[in-house]
Amino acid sequence: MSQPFFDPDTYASQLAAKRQRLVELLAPFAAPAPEVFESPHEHYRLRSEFRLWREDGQRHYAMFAPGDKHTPILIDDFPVASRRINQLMPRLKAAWLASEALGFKLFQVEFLTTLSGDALVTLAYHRPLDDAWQAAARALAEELQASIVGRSRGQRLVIGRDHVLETLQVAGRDYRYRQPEGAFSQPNGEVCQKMLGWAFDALGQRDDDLLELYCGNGNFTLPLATRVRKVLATEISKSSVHAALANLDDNGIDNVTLVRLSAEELTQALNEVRPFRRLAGIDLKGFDFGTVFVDPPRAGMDPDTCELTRRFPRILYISCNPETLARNIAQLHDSHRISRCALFDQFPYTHHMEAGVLLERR
Ligand SMILES: C[S@@+](CC[C@H](N)C(=O)[O-])C[C@H]1O[C@@H](n2cnc3c(N)ncnc32)[C@H](O)[C@@H]1O
Repeated sequence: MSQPFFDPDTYASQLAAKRQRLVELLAPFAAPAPEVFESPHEHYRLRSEFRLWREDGQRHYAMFAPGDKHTPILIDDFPVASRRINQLMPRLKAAWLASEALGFKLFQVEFLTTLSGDALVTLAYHRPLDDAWQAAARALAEELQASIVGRSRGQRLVIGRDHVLETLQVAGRDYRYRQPEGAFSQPNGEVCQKMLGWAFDALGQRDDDLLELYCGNGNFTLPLATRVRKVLATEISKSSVHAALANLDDNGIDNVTLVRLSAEELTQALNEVRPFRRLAGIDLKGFDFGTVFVDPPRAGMDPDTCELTRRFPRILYISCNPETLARNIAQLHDSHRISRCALFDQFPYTHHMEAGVLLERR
């Protein structure tokens, strides 16, 4: 079955093309040559989402090419996804084919797995979930050794945990993470580990403080906190903030103040435009920020947040969209120069790329 997403023979050339594209995008800013971090060539995606598509009287896993919602690509196995996802796929399909309670009006399936072998399956339905579903889902969770989340309009039932457990190693230390269902987590675990190592190294050992925006579940926060005196970390998503607080606690990291604030709100708070109840009891003036670390969504930093980062001597920036990265660097270029730059092949065989830059005040 043809899958447009995957061709290991092209791995080296697709990576070389991305490197070239990044070099060209950053050339106006006199960037140094990028450090390049490869992905495993297959089984690198820790999460996958499939629609179900009926054909020959059966429902199959299906995906769609971007921009075409009408021509499904039916999937039997999915070599870009983790081995655990590939093991779960046929067993889950057998279960929904065999069980009316599980299969009735099921229209979407998501898998979330970890390098450490944990798994969570989200089943989405066009009908309310009842006791029969719960009993069948409990048996299935036991059989698959995975958590199951059932979703329907206004309903979310959790069998097992509502998150997966991951362990990532940075500079010889293991960090344990919970990654909640439905919230952001890095899709390529091996490359994520390389990004953490690069950011840890680029930050260096500091005797001042770190400001972090877009901290998610604390993915970078945990290792970076061990490099500085203290951290102020912010994030917009409630479930990510809850996970990050638990992750800090689980790893015994106690020098981080975490606040649920959007980047825009934090900018207003630091510029003293307006007070925030969520910042009550936090002495913003007590921080001596030497570095700001940002890992924004694809849209990059808005102009005001970007302007805020300018006031710090060092800006460590991880980006999943080189176009918005270049736009933000263009704004900062007169005050900061790029001293390090990296390409992380988080999304092999796609045009997406992840990059890192360290900007230092001129
Ligand atoms: C690319 S993810 C990075 C998360 C984290 N650094 C990691 O490695 O998992 C971007 C994060 O920004 C958060 N986010 C999106 N828009 C935001 C905003 N306007 N202000 C603050 N955080 C935002 C998302 O919830 C998400 O957790």
